[in-house]
Amino acid sequence: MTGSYDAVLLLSFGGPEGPDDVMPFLENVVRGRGVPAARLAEVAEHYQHFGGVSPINEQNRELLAALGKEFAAHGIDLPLYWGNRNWHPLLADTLRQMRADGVRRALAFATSAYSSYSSCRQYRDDIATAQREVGPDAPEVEKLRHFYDHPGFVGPHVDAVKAALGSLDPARRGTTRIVFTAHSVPMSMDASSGPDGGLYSAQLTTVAGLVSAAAAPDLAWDLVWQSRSGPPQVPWLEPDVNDHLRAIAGEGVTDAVVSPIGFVSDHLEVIWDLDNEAKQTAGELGLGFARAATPGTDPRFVGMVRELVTERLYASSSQRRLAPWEASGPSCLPGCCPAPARRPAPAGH
Ligand SMILES: CC1=C(CCC(=O)O)c2cc3nc(cc4[nH]c(cc5[nH]c(cc1n2)c(C)c5CCC(=O)O)c(CCC(=O)O)c4C)C(CCC(=O)O)=C3C
Ligand SMILES: [Fe+2]
Repeated sequence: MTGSYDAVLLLSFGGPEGPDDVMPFLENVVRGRGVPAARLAEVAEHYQHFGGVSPINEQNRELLAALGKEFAAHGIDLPLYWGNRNWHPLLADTLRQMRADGVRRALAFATSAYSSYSSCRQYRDDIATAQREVGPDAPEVEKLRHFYDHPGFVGPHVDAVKAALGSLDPARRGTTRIVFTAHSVPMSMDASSGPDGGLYSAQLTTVAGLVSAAAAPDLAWDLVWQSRSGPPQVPWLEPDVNDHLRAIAGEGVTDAVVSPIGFVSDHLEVIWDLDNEAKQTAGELGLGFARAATPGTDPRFVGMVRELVTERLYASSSQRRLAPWEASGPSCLPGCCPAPARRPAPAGH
C-alpha cells in the first residue's frame, strides 16, 4: 500500500554536460538576478576547467540508482523521476513524461537541505511554473520536509569531518580549526528566510554545532560562506571562506578542516571553490587543509530519503530530527522566504 502518491521526483539544480551547455545553463540560473557578466564569465571558466561538465548530474544519476535499490529493498513500489531547475532534464519535460505515464500525485525530494528562497521556496515556484507550462492535467507535486537536522544528513557530515581530521597531523590538533561552509546568499534573503527571518543561517549554525559536537568537541569551529554571486553593491553573508582562512592563520591556527555542510554532494561549488580556491589560499598561508566529504550516496542519506517518503506515505507522525526545537514543516511555511525582486543585469559589464 503506498497511500495516495504514485511517484517520487528528484528535484535538483541541474548543471551543464558539455562546453556548449555552459553559457545557456548560466543564463537560466541568473535570469533576472542582476549577476554581472564578469562574474558569469568567471564561473563559466570554472565549468570549462572540467570540460564544461558539472558533476552534479552524474551525482543525481547515482542518487537515483541508489534510491531505486533502497525503495525496492523496502517494498516501496513507486517510479522515480528526475527534473532540474536550470538544465536538462528540465522539470517541465519531466512533468510531461509523468503525465504521459499516468502519474497524478508525486512526492518531491529537493537536493537542498535548508530554508531560504534559493534552497526551498524557489523549488516550489519551479514546480508551479512547470505545472503551468504543462497544463491543467499536470501531476500534483508535494515537496518533502526539510532534512537539515536529520541523522541521515548530519551523520555523514560527522564521519567526514572525523576522516578529514584523521588526515591532518595529530601533533597539531590543538591548533586545528573546523571551518563549516555554506553557499552565501544575499543578506536580505537570509533575513527573510523562515517565519521569523534568519532561518537559513540559524539552521546552518544548528548543524555546525551538531557536527562539531559529535566529530570533535575539543575543537573550535566557525561557520563561514562561499561562492558569493550577485552584483557587488548587494550585501551577501560574510566572511568568505578564503578571507576567513587568512584571518585564522593570523590567530595561530595551523590547520583547517573545511566541511561544506551547506551541500548534499560534491558539485562544482565544492570541487572548485573549496578543493581548488580555498585549498590554494590555505597553501599560500602555510595552513594544513583537509576538505570533508558531503553525503553524496552515503547509505544513511539514501535511507533518509526513503524515510522522508514513508513518513508521507503512511502519514507517520514520527520524524527523526536532531533539532526538534526548531520548526521544519513539510515545506516552506506560508509567507516565508519571498522571492527577491527581479533586477536587470547591470549595463556595461
Ligand atoms: C543557497 C544556494 C545553494 C545551496 C542549496 C542548493 O543546493 O540548492 C546553491 C546551490 C548551487 N548553486 C549552483 C550553481 C550556481 N549558483 C549560482 C548563483 C546563486 N546561487 C545562490 C544560492 C544557492 N545556490 C544564489 C542566491 C545565487 C545568485 C543568483 C540567484 O539569485 O539565483 C550560479 C550563477 C553564477 C554565480 O555563481 O555567480 C551558479 C552557476 C549549483 C550547481 C553546481 C554545479 O553545477 O555542480 C548548486 C547545487
Ligand atoms: Fe548557487
